[in-house]
Amino acid sequence: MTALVSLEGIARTYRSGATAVVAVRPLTATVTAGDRIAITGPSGSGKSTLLHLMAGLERPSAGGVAWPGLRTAGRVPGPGEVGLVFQGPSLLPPLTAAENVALPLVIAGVALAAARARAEQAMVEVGVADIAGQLPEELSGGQAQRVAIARVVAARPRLVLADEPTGQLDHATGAHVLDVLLAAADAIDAAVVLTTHDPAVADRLTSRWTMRDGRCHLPDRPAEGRDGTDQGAVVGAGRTAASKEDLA
Ligand SMILES: Nc1ncnc2c1ncn2[C@@H]1O[C@H](COP(=O)(O)OP(=O)(O)OP(=O)(O)O)[C@@H](O)[C@H]1O
Repeated sequence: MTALVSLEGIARTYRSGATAVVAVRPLTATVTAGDRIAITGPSGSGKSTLLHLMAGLERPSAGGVAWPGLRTAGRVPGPGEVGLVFQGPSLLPPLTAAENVALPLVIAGVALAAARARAEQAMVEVGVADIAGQLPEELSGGQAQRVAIARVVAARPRLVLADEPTGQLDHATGAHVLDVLLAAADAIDAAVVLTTHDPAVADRLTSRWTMRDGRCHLPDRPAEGRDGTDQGAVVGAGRTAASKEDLA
């Protein structure tokens, strides 16, 4: 199966003068269609950096990242190919929820009327149509995250990357937002990779990558995929799925 993201020996070191922080140590791995991956690990272990490398938001200091299964294959993917959900507020304050959902489509060249229609449909699908006219400051944290998910859904990406999407929400609200995110990904047939500290969140995904001091341990993949095709082994790491203790 074609990889949506292919990481070939990628590493990321931040340098400031004589100081170097190794955020991600060399990693070779793939994300393929249908994947539901939780990247877990302690604070500072490199989760966000790895997600940013997958999104093309950061360049690796070594190795290469490619998106062979996406239309943009060699280039950094846009919102129609990779959807991003962040931990904190990501909606533009002067725009209504619906305008926030439509904006990336307009920027991508979709005509205004069509962008509005797609935004409206996405908000219905995600269950936030009733707050379409509200400003971000009028929304709860959970509502704002659901609008951010609608913004992703409207673009219909093949891959959703979410950085601690429930990190600022209470447990019940976070669980609901995760339900919405996973259902939305199912509906648009997108793979999901998210970072989380929360074992309950990680348990909801089918695969767990565990980070410690920049090193990412991958679970062993079965040779046969869900649809019977050979997904190939993931090269470059570790051991089978981590235990909850690894999340401490
Ligand atoms: N822009 C940057 N400049 C310098 N150092 C950075 C930068 N971004 C991250 N780091 C460092 O890289 C390491 C990994 O950071 P990263 O944010 O990826 O970890 P994390 O596991 O996502 O942490 P958290 O769970 O707290 O968000 C940390 O030591 C961090 O201080």
